[in-house]
Formats: sequence, C-alpha cells, structure tokens
Amino acid sequence: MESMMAEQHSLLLNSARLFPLPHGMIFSYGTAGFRADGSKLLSTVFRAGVLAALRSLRTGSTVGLMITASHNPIGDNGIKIADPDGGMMTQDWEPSAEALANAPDPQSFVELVFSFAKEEGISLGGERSAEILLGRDTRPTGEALLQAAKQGIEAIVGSVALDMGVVTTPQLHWMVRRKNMGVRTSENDYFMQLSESFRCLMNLCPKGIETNGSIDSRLIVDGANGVGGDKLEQLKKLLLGLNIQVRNSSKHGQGILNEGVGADYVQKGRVSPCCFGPKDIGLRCASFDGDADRLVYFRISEANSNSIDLVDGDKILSLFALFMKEQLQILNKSDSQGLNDVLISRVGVVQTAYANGASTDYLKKLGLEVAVTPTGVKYLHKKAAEYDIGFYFEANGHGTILFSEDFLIKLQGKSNDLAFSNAGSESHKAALRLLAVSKLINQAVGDALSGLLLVEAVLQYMGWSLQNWIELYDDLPSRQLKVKVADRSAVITTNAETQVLQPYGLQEAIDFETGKYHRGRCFVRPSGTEDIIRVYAEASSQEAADSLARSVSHHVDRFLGFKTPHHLT
Ligand SMILES: CC(=O)N[C@H]1[C@@H](OP(=O)(O)O)O[C@H](CO)[C@@H](O)[C@@H]1O
Ligand SMILES: [Mg+2]
Repeated sequence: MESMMAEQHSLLLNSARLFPLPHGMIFSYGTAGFRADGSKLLSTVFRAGVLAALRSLRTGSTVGLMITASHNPIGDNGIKIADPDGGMMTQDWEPSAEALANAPDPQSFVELVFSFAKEEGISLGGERSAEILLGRDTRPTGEALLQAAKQGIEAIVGSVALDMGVVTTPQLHWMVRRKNMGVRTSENDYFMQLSESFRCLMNLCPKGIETNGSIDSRLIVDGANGVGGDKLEQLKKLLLGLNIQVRNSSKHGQGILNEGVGADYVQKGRVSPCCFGPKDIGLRCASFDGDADRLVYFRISEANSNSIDLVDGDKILSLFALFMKEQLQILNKSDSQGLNDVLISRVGVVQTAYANGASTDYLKKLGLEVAVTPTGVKYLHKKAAEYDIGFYFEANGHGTILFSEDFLIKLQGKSNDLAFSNAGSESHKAALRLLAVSKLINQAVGDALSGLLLVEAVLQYMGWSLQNWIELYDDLPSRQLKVKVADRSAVITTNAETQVLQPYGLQEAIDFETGKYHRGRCFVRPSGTEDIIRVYAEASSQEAADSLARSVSHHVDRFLGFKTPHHLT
C-alpha cells in the first residue's frame, strides 16, 4: 500500500514538473470553468485533468473534460469538467479546482492533491479506476491542451482518458451522461437519437399543416466558423423535411472562429454575421456559437441588411413553453366519458436577469412559474432540475428542457395505456410528442443542434412562419455594454446579480439613472468569462435603453475605472 502511494506521489510530482505555472497569472473557475489565453493554460489544463480523475474516483462514474472557450476569440481557450449526470461539475468543488490551478509549484500542488483526496475520502494509488471522456473544439491550441489534460489524468494511477475528438460541448456532456446510463455514446448514436426523435415529431404534426406552402423549409445556419457547422452538415444528411444551408462552418476554412460571426456576436450586437446579406432578406436564419451550445434565430431586416430582427433565447424558451403547455393540456383533456387520468406535473421556467422583461411577462401570462438565478448554466440547470418539466434559457441562446425521471416514467406509462385504449387519439399523440421532445432535447446541457431541431419541429407543428414567432411578444428595447475596469472583482452583487453591494454608492447611482426612464431596468455585474464589467439596460425605447446603459457605464467607470481614459464598447 505504501509503495503504491509512493509511486502515485512521484508520478504526480514528475508530471506536474512538466507543466509549470505561468508567471503572474491567477486562474479562477468562472461562469463556465477556466478561461484564458490558450498559450497560458497548459498547467491549468494538466491540473484540471488531475482533478477530473479525482472527480471520477470520488463519484465512481465517468466524468468529462471539455477544452473550449465557447464564443471567446480564437486565441483564448478554456477547460470545464462535466459531472456524471452530464451537467457542470458540482459547485462545491470549484474552490478546490481554483486552489489546485493556482498552487505555486509542483510540490505544493501534489500536497494539495493528497490532502484534498483525503478530505473527500478518495483512495489514491490505483485501487479504483477512473474514466474521463475528453473533447475539444476547433481552436488551434486545443490539441496541445488535450495532451496536457491526458497527462493530468494519467498522473492519477488507474485513470483512463478516452479522446472523443473534436466535438461540440453539448455532445461531450451528452456522451458523459449516456455513458453513466450504460447506453451507447458514440457520435453516431447522438446523430441517430436526434434525427429519429425529430422525425417522430414531424410525423406527429397535424395533417394539412405539413404541406402548408406558407412555411419556408429553407433555413440558413451560421456555424460561427466553429465545430457546430461541421456537425450540422453531418446531421442534416439524416433529416427529412428541412432544407438546411450551413455557412461559416470551420470545414469551409475561410473565416476565423467567432470573428464577426456566431450567436454571441449576433445577439449582443444585433447585427447579421459575416456571409449573410441582402440576398437573405426575409429568410429564416440561425446562429450557433463557437462550441455550439448556444442558438439564436434572426432575420435580415428589410430596411438595412446589416441589422436584424433577433429571436433570442427568451423567445426560443417561450416557443418551447407554449408548445409543451399545449401538449400537456391536450394530454390531460378528459375523453367523452371523463376517463382520462390527469398527469400531474410541476412545470417551471428559469431565467437570468438578462431575460427580456417582455418574455418574463409573456411566460407568466402563460401561467408558468418563473424563477430567476445568477448568470451561468450551472445555476439555471440546478434550479430547472427541481421541476417535472423545467425549462431554462439564457437570453444569449443557451438553454434546454429538463424532465424528471419520475415524470418520464409516468408519461411513458400513460402513453402505453393510451396506445392500448385510445391509439391515435389526440391525447396519445400529445404523449408521444412529449416523449419525443425528451429524447430530442439534450438533457445534459443546452445544445444548439438539438434546440434547432426542436424549434423547426414546433414551427412546423404550429404552422408558423418566422414572422408568427417574432410576433409572440414585442421585446423591450435593451442594450448591453462592457466596461474595462482596473479590478472587476471589486463589484459584489446580490439578488440574482440585480443589485450592487460594493462599491458602496454605485447602486444608488444606478437607481437614480434608472428612475429617469419609463420601464427602465438596469444592472451591472462582473463577467465570469471576460475581464470586464457588463452593463445591461432596458427601457421603453431603444434610445432610452442606449442612454441608460451609457450613463450607468460612465458611473461604473467613475467608480472603478482606470485613471487613464475609459474603454466602453
Ligand atoms: C451576458 C452573457 O451572455 N453572459 C454569458 C457569459 O458569462 P459572463 O459571466 O457574463 O461572461 O458566458 C457564459 C458562458 O458561456 C454564459 O453562461 C453567460 O450567459
Ligand atoms: Mg458556448
């Protein structure tokens, strides 16, 4: 036993020596894992590999490691750990992740690993084995970082790293979840599950609407010059009834990842991505981010081909909620003899403070419970998992629908009963649709590919054009700005990030400015992925929202900015 521990100790120490901490850097486990310039992340990724192996040992299950910096510039990279259920690593481990990432030298890193393992009751030395699925996006630093992650994993005796290759973030999370369910996990299985459940939903569209010529089957998708476009090219070969054209796919090799393209660019700037123009006016367009866990829709506006009508995550959420609520109602409608057992379900919606106020009003009017959490999927997902059907979406297009195990068992039971007693009835079809949605939509994390297919199936079911969807409600005009400050950690917020506690006086200034505008709402918070403070403002006109955001940005700059002229973007 002792010799096993000694072997483990020296393996870890020798490996850690290969990945020295870059001078002067501090790494924090932000909104979605560690992010930094890709060339500075070798030690962080190596250490995250070690941590992932510990997580796998602790849980006795497979975990995931994804190397991506999502919508950030191509030179950045990042790493995050997926827990056995496919969700984000438990927040309880984040402080240890940070401590390990910042241990000043190999010796202290190894000591930390051993003491953390002891605290968590993890036995080291190879008594138990760990398994970690690795994935990366298309960034040029990805390959070297993947090797560092492997070395971190292999520095824990008995651990195995399985390289899933270049995948979207949601694919990797999906694979981890499925692996722990003991079912097939290959990329092909992923494509098959999505295409089959999509086909099932399309087959359940009301007759007549399917052939309604008013719905244009054409859909143009911006792949952000990243991994999502390539995967969609593969998936679309299995899809019937959709005419998808992919632009800005990394395979085409023309553009730079996330530069002038992608869901973040489109949603934050409300502009069309590169390679979209006047020829696309009026067509249904969608955009993924660099690792394809975000999805927004848009339409090039008639008046100015650079500006767009945006359909953001809030409106995707609203479309899904409307559809699902209708299916539950149909399912629970009694037949003529009053024979239908009602399927009780707790349905809830989770948003962040960035959700457009008009969407929240709409969802509440639908009779849904709406909860608000801080920014970041880790918060939204956890809250949504409290419901039988929990919807969550960030305005930027990251979101999904979660079904509780218990509800799915009851739903399957009900569907089986109906197949026996009332096959082909509207209630039976509604049950089948709900089951198909639970298979199509990624239960691990928001997924642009599966989200896109669900949007398309729901529009088809409703017989809706993009215009019908846009008219679901009118967005309140809003504006987001970024302010560069000397130290973003000086801003401390509360109340789901809607109120500033520190620096003292800033909240009063925000309240004062907000009070000047009709339907004004404004908040500021430090980004967890970029070195900036984000300012969000909403008001009854675009000019008012712009002006509120600008004046609050100046207050942020006054309280926290550099002494040199400020930087507002
Ligand atoms: C306003 C905004 O879009 N914030 C994004 C962004 O986080 P920040 O902490 O705001 O930088 O990246 C996160 C990870 O992708 C995403 O979850 C979040 O919604
Ligand atoms: Mg992303």
